[in-house]
Amino acid sequence: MGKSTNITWHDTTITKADRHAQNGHGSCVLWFTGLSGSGKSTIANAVSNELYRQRINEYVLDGDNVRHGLNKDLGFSEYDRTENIRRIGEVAKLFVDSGKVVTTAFISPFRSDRDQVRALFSGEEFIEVFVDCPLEECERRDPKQLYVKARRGEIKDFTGIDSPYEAPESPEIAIRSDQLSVEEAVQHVLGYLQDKNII
Ligand SMILES: Nc1ncnc2c1ncn2[C@@H]1O[C@H](COP(=O)(O)OS(=O)(=O)O)[C@@H](OP(=O)(O)O)[C@H]1O
Ligand SMILES: Nc1ncnc2c1ncn2[C@@H]1O[C@H](COP(=O)(O)OP(=O)(O)O)[C@@H](O)[C@H]1O
Repeated sequence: MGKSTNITWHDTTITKADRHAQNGHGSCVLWFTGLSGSGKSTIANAVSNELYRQRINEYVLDGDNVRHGLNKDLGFSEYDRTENIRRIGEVAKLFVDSGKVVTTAFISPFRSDRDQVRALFSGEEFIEVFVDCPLEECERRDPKQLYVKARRGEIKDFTGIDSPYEAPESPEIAIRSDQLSVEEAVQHVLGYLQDKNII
């Protein structure tokens, strides 16, 4: 239950369907999830670049960036991660309502949090993209040198080290980022959107 009372939902004159008709494509959220260093940001950005090139309305919501603003009051406790994902889910819903193909790149380690976000959307609007990469490979890449710090005990509650990651059980898309190139991953995601007639 929310805290606000005496509030009324206002339907807008221009609907999501109107925006789809004007854009000439549908809208959805591509919800990338995976360990730090698995390639969520890299692939989400590459997908967005290709969508932009094809003149499709797109937007990227990235974990590090959102934590600089909207969610700067949140850390990495279980409670804070759940609230982080809840807020991003609501923001993504607004973007989908605005007619965009939105890509999100958050670890989103808990299955129940991702399922709560899924429940905000209808039909095929929520597309879970599991960026599947073994922990050893993420640690080898360590693009931000965070695993090194986590192993030294300088970062607590680090996903995959001393905080859990619950892999998706039936994601719409799974990408082995240690086996596919970024370009191959992009083609895989774009192919899915085309098959579903979203773009
Ligand atoms: N303790 C801990 N665990 C995991 N990640 C950490 C932590 N501390 C900082 N970082 C950096 O924050 C990025 C993850 O933020 P997210 O908002 O995606 O995390 S979560 O979905 O709320 O779990 C993550 O970004 P990515 O590496 O892009 O995944 C890290 O750069
Ligand atoms: N096939 C691949 N897909 C995605 N990233 C890859 C791949 N191969 C190597 N990388 C590298 O792995 C790193 C992934 O980092 P990043 O995209 O920030 O991951 P995340 O957002 O999941 O933390 C980048 O340095 C990227 O260049």
